[in-house]
Amino acid sequence: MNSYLLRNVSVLGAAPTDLLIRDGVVAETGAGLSASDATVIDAAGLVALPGLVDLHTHLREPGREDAETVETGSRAAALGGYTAVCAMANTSPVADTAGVVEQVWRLGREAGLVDVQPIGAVTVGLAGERLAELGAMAESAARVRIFSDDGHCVADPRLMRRALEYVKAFDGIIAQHAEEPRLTEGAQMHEGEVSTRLGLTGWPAVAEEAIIARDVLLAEHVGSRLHVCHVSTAGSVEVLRQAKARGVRVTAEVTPHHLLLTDTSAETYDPVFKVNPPLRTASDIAALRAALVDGVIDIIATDHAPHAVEDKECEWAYARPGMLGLETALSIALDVLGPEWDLIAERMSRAPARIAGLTEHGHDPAPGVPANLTLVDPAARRVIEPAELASRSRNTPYARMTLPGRIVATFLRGEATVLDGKAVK
Ligand SMILES: NC(=O)N[C@@H](CC(=O)O)C(=O)O
Repeated sequence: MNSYLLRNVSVLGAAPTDLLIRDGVVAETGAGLSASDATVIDAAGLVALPGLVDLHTHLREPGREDAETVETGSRAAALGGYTAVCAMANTSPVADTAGVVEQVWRLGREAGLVDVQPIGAVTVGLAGERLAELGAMAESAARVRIFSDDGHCVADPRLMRRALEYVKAFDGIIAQHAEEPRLTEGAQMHEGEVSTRLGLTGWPAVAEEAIIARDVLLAEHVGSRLHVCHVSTAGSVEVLRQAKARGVRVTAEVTPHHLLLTDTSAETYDPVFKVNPPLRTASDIAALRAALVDGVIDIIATDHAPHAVEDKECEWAYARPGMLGLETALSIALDVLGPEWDLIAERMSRAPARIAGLTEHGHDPAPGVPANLTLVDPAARRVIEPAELASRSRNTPYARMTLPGRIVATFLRGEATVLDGKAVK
């Protein structure tokens, strides 16, 4: 195994120190360390964070390897500072059996760039009719703990209740894509003043809020763990705030794009801005940012949703929803939150690792912890060039924007996956 000596690194913004990575762990920290066998990295001005953990990544394999593979998505993740990602189940075939989740898990191990933790489908084929083999997926080599039909809502309340009851036995989580389907039929963007002006069918905020309200009551009734995917409205924040105050076991995520972009992006008719749930309004963004700071929203998750060119560069109504996220998430967090390193570490690493039960991840770099960490240059600014992204797809909404921060290096169990801002393999 390789050893690395980081010279003058700032751990979460603290005074510079040296940090030695050896045998897969952080071996030592302190001033003036020496290690003749180690590769020395001048980390002056760089900040070390626990490796980021993404609870919501679409890797597209099996089935749409033209849009992303486990390997290309893993590389994009490592370049974004991630050491673990949870892979959503809406692949083809759907990850609704032990066989498919084990395949994804094995592909992640082979790529060896981040830990890939598969999420299992809640219902067979994401069809919302029958529960998938949740127990078999939990007992498989992939040890699935989070189940989600993401891309689709588990709309049937009886099925949702049974899913929550089922996973309680092994402290599993149901991660809900909150979208009341009858309220979003034909929807193209956020329902509001802009959709009216553009003549596009609206996706009302209440379609999300109504499902979250129902699900927190179901989770409370059953005593199970609920996670709410990509929260996008101020009203959802209020429902979550009340549920958490009552002690409901609910956690919630917000995406980088819902913290930054508004429905006015649709005025360009550029489908790169089409996403589910849709981009909302400036007042929603303000509520989401405040909830991220006060903890009503637990984590930032990317909802990295790669799509092939033909699925995005077409008429708005025919384009698939979704945008890339892994390679830009930390920059957006820095832009939105500022250099609040402890908050960033909590929302992008420790809390998602805790929720997903990824015990090797989410530890602040300190002697004895697994060396899953990332090095950020907070002073760097970079222009996002879609062609330069490691993802196999190009659908970033930040094309040609200048964003703060750059990932200089990422380490997975002590081995570099990224060095000098480039993927090692
Ligand atoms: N978030 C998205 O806009 N797209 C997701 C699934 C989904 O949530 O619709 C995808 O898989 O592409």
